[in-house]
Amino acid sequence: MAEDRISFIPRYHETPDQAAEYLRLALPLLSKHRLPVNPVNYAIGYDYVAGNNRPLREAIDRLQQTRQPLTPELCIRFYKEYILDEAARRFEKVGDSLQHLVSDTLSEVEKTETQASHSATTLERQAALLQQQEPAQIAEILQTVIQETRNLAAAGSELRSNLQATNQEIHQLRAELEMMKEAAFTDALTGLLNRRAFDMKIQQLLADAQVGTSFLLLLDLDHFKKINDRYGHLTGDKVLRFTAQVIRQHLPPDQIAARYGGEEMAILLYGFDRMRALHLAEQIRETLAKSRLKRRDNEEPIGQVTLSIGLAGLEENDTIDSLIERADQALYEAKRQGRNRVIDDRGLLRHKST
Ligand SMILES: Nc1nc2c(ncn2[C@@H]2O[C@H](COP(=O)(O)OP(=O)(O)OP(=O)(O)O)[C@@H](O)[C@H]2O)c(=O)[nH]1
Repeated sequence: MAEDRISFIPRYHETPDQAAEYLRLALPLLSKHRLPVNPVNYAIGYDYVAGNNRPLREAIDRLQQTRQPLTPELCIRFYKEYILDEAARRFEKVGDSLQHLVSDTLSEVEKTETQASHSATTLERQAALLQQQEPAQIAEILQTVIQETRNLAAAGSELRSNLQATNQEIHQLRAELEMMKEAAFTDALTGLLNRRAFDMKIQQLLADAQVGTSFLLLLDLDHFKKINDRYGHLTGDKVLRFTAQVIRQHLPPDQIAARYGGEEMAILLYGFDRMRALHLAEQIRETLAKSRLKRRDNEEPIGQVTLSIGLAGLEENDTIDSLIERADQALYEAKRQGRNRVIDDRGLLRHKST
């Protein structure tokens, strides 16, 4: 599988009609430059005609002005620079905003400190005067003292309301950061963790090495190519989403499921014993095999959809590669023995029952 290099998913908010209009406009642009309509080139054409990606639009306009062709290589470069990296820049902007907020808050606090020290000096001076004055002038001095105290109170309440506003902004920025973090680690199609997150989690699994109680399951849809070929890619996507839902439905809290590759998913289990891990795999396999899915477009039933599952238990001295290798071998064995079954790395077999 190609390395998962997308840190953030580009966001589109167009209505279906708008998107259809951009499609109509983007295709002539691609054909003018003799570009094949693949996802990367289409994303470039789409963003160009939608007009809301200014740097990309300017880069393409510059090319057109100098009559240079928009080549597939340039499209890949622009895609990375103006679409993918733009998402990463959004992330940086959030960091910058936070920094501004903190420095604005600090200068508010400094302003109030200056006001407080000015007030303290004034009050001290008035206190000294009080000792020397006649009773008649005392009222006047007290007025000054009262005014200064009011100034101080006003500065305090201004600081408080500014800090409240800052606090709200920080909350909002934190929520945005959380959303971005989630998007960076989530597979957009299935909602499971993506490969990047899986790679981190499996490293943790090994670091916390719980031999005998940690397991890796690799789950691969059977004959998925046929489903795509017969019912179309969108129905294939629906099957992937449904499979992820079945996995989530059976997965106890705190256990990890990820989309490992195209039609392959992975589960990491902590604190399990082998029989329980096998039982879980079997439940997932059986639920999917018993489900009756329908086509996405006309609700016509699809034939039985099944999964093969390979399970490996963490062993002493395992590396990530050796653990994956054993789960992969078990998966291969499940496919070899006829699919729709669970095989583990000790050869325990749960036979297909549906
Ligand atoms: N719809 C859809 N299909 C995908 C996606 N990712 C990978 N695929 C398809 O998954 C299929 C995998 O096919 P193969 O690796 O030949 O395996 P298979 O047909 O499932 O056969 P076995 O694994 O041997 O049972 C290919 O047709 C891919 O195009 C995706 O995100 N959506």
